[in-house]
Amino acid sequence: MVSVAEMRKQNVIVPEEFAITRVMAAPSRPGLAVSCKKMFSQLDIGGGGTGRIGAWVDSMRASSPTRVKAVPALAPSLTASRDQEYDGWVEQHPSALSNFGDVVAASKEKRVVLFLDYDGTLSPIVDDPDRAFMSDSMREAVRDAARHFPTAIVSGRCRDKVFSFVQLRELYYAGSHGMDIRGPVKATKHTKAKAKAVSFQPASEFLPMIDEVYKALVERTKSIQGSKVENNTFSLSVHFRCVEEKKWSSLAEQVRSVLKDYPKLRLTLGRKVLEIRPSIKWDKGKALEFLLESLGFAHCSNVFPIYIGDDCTDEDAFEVLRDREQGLGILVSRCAKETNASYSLREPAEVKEFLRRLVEWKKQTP
Ligand SMILES: O=P(O)(O)OC[C@H]1O[C@H](O[C@H]2O[C@H](CO)[C@@H](O)[C@H](O)[C@H]2O)[C@H](O)[C@@H](O)[C@@H]1O
Repeated sequence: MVSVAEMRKQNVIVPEEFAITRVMAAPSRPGLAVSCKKMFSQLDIGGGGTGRIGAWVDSMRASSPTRVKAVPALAPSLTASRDQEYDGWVEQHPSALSNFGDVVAASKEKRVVLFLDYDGTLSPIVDDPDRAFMSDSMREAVRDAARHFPTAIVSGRCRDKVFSFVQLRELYYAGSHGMDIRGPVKATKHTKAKAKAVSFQPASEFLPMIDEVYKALVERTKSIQGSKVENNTFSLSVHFRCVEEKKWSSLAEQVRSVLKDYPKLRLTLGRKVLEIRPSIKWDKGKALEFLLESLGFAHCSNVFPIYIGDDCTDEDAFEVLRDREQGLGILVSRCAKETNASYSLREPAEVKEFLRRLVEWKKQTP
């Protein structure tokens, strides 16, 4: 098999996820893919020096290899090996579409509740985070789903921003990785009258700190072309998707120089993004539990939560479902990944199809 380093040398496009697979395979589980385990996705802020920055850049590279120009002659072997690996992985994490009958059989006579991540799940990943729009057809699919099932969007984004993309008032929203939760503005027959009153912000004391760090990061990174700091209210994202790889260590150094003075913040890696958030015990998994409780399903055995997401931060929610032995997690991925999810879908288009089928099934099974 041609190595990623070899492909880079030869100017082959290294599909983002395939390249991660190769880099992460050794320290993770031999033969298996991208890992979202904390040892890889969480970066150590303490101390300093070139060693630490080198480790950060290694992690950034491992989770986000740079694409380079394609040499078609090499692409077939790359595709074949990736397909082989994916096929093996799908046996462990079956497609929720191909196995739709199993999914609905598992939920029989239970109340389905939907939890949907945004970026990479409802909208495709794009270079500019401000232009990650959701298609009208996806919006329609989510709207239809919400007519039949209580539905929540759970995102790393600021709640207002993700709402501006989704534009559906009948949903629950959990922004800033679950640290900013609000019930639907528009009631549906599936949301209780008191849903409007649902509101929870477990990290509000961190607001001034996050704002201060946002300003410092904008100032310190402004000379690094392509970088972008996004203020997600209770968390921050430092994007490096459009930063040249040779500048990643400068970016990492600037971020570290700001964060070293803020021991109450933690830093994790997402899809070509450094995510900064308060070190509190709250994540998308806790948000899922909070929302289930708000919906009146805290100790119910007849509820069937379905969580669909694509990123490391969604693993916390998959883990909660796995530990509760309730419902199911669906990972959106085109490649093999180490995950707590039990099912998979390849891309947002399949998520849309899954939601449509769920609605059709519900209409036929009152
Ligand atoms: O929890 P999510 O809804 O998946 O949000 C996670 C982060 O998503 C966004 O960044 C990612 O998508 C961008 C648009 O496609 C892409 O340019 C970027 O490289 C990705 O990391 C968002 O901008 C972040 O703030 C979220 O934390």
